[in-house]
Amino acid sequence: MTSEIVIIGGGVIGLAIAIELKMRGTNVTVLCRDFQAAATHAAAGMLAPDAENITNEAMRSLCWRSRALYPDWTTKLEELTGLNTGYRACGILAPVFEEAVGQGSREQGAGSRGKGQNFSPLHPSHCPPASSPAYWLNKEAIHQYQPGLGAEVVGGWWYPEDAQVDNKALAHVLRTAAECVGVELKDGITVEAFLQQQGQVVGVQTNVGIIRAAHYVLASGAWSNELLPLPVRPRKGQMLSVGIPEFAPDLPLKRVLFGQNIYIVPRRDRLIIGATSEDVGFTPNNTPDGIQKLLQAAIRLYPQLKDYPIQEFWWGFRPATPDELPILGTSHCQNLTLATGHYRNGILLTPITATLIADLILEQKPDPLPLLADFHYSRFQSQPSTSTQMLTHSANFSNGNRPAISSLPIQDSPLIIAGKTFQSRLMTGTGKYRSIEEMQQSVAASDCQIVTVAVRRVQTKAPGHEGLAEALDWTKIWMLPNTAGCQTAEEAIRVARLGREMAKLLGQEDNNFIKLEVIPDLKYLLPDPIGTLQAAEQLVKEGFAVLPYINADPMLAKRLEEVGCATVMPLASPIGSGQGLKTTANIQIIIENANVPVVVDAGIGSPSEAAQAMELGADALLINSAIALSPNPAAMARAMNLAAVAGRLAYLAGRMPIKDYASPSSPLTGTITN
Ligand SMILES: Cc1cc2nc3c(=O)[nH]c(=O)nc-3n(C[C@H](O)[C@H](O)[C@H](O)COP(=O)(O)OP(=O)(O)OC[C@H]3O[C@@H](n4cnc5c(N)ncnc54)[C@H](O)[C@@H]3O)c2cc1C
Ligand SMILES: CC(=O)[C@@H](O)[C@H](O)COP(=O)(O)O
Repeated sequence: MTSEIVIIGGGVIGLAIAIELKMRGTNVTVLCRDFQAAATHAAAGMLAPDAENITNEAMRSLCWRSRALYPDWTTKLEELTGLNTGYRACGILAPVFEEAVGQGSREQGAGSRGKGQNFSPLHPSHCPPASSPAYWLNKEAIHQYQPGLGAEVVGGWWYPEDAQVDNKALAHVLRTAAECVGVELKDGITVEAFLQQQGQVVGVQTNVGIIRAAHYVLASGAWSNELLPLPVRPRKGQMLSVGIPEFAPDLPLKRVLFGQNIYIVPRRDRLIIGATSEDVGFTPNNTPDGIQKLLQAAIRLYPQLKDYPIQEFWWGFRPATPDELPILGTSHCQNLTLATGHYRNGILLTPITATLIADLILEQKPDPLPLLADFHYSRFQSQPSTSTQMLTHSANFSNGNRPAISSLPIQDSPLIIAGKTFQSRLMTGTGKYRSIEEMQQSVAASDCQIVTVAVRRVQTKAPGHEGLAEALDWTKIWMLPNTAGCQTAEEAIRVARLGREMAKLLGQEDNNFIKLEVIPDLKYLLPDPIGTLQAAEQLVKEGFAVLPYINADPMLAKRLEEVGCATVMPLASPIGSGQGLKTTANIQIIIENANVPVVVDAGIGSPSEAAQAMELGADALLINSAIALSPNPAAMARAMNLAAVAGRLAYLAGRMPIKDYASPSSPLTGTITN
């Protein structure tokens, strides 16, 4: 199947972008694992930039813009589908149980802070921005304005411009609208990996095969980290609803109540009560503790609901980022756009996200205001990356009279593995060093950004692996846990899971990389191709970026790529043998056919062999023994670094043709004769 644009994820964000793109004349397909299993359905539907007290200026501005789009946007969707979204400009009331110092005496009754007025924040937790109106209501005013509030409420803020939408209804309307305008919706499709080649996504690997498009949008919410190493993590929220009984006055609650760690959202016939905020991964289910806390807080805020019939419990996973801002805009691949990480405000941010992302993709009108700049994924990268840059990493010849590489007329793109960008093309290991200090010096001298670590040896504190975790600065070096010592697929899968935890423990929360080694043969250390393929398949399903160590077998390399591996790592010769490149012909075939980076791993014994592998067109090298076993490991590490850069440069520059006969270097014509 080929579509112009494929969107991964069918929550509000994916669907709204799809409709926007389709309405502007593009063919769009939405691939979704499960339309129902989405934060979209679990949310409360508050459109609450003011009540949420958003402090980041760019985010506040984005939220206001989106809130302002809501009336027209929902009207258009409703006209298109004949369905109701439940959008209500009902305002949000934020009662408080304790008055901040000075608040009561300064604020008498309801009073506007007015646009642009300089207001000192008396109650910082609810201090809204200057350009969205907010009113302080004292005790008398708030109880009059909203009868039925708990007796302990001493006042509160009224945010008239905040609103709500029935998020479940909105999801239904969006799906219907998408169908009406001709978006192709595919439920039950799990995208397992992006297939990347030279800075482009060339397809997505799914449970039903490879699907290709000209452009891709990642909108897979809390699950985004399964596909790219983005720091998006699930933040669980539990919710419940109570019915509004017949004896209660019609819609007793006219506006959303937004308390501390609790909110109550009135719908036509029920009250939505939410929400917990739990860092428990994708742990499912409601818990007695969660529900009890919600009910207690809700009853304190609005006591009469204690007699309302409980209707439903549910939970969902907010897509949270470390700074709680979304990830929007371009990615490391030219044809992949990111729209994820909307955390607590994805329903609110849906219309503006759809508009800006469609502008970005179709009009290549990047963000004139700019609205997207603050939400670019690169804010999480320690080293800024660009899609194309000079080959400047490491080898710096500028000390002598030689030119710096950056001044050469040659362009290179960085090494990208599973969406993560690296400037260095040399990976090293940690084994076989005579001391931890030698290892540290060598890693530093190699200037590598990826270091592989044998999970089992760290776990068992094998010689040379004690204190390893502390020996390297994991804020600068990307850990590549490996499954060395595993003889079967099952063992490797188990150790890979431990490896992921190990990386997390060392602060690499979003590290899902695993170097897969399944090696039953202890004499030649040759990997088991079948076990490797089986383990790779499973690990890819579990969201790992799998880097499999293999014999240089082109067919196996292809199969591993097809199941979604992030690289292939063919051996040059047996691990630790230092025999150099013995598999050149097969590595050449692998390189020719690969759509993922090819990392030549194992057996390289000298810098000339490292350079030779890079000259073939390998994307990177993994070298351990040749460095660790050199009498001067740090110097050898540096030499390997230079060799990797030299080989890469030579590959990019292009080799001269080989000729059968000599050809004089000095021209024969125009020579001086006596
Ligand atoms: C309890 C709770 C309350 C909330 N309340 C509010 C609120 O009041 N106001 C507000 O603005 N926001 C609220 N939110 C946040 C809001 O729900 C989210 O920010 C928003 O739904 C994110 O939308 P999304 O489309 O990015 O992700 P989702 O809605 O989670 O959709 C992602 C979709 O991608 C699919 N998917 C994932 N991985 C893959 C894959 N590999 N292949 C194919 N498909 C895949 C999933 O199956 C899912 O259908 C709340 C969230 C929760 C959990
Ligand atoms: C450390 C590691 O992962 C090795 O198994 C890897 O294959 C490197 O091989 P050499 O030690 O031969 O460089």
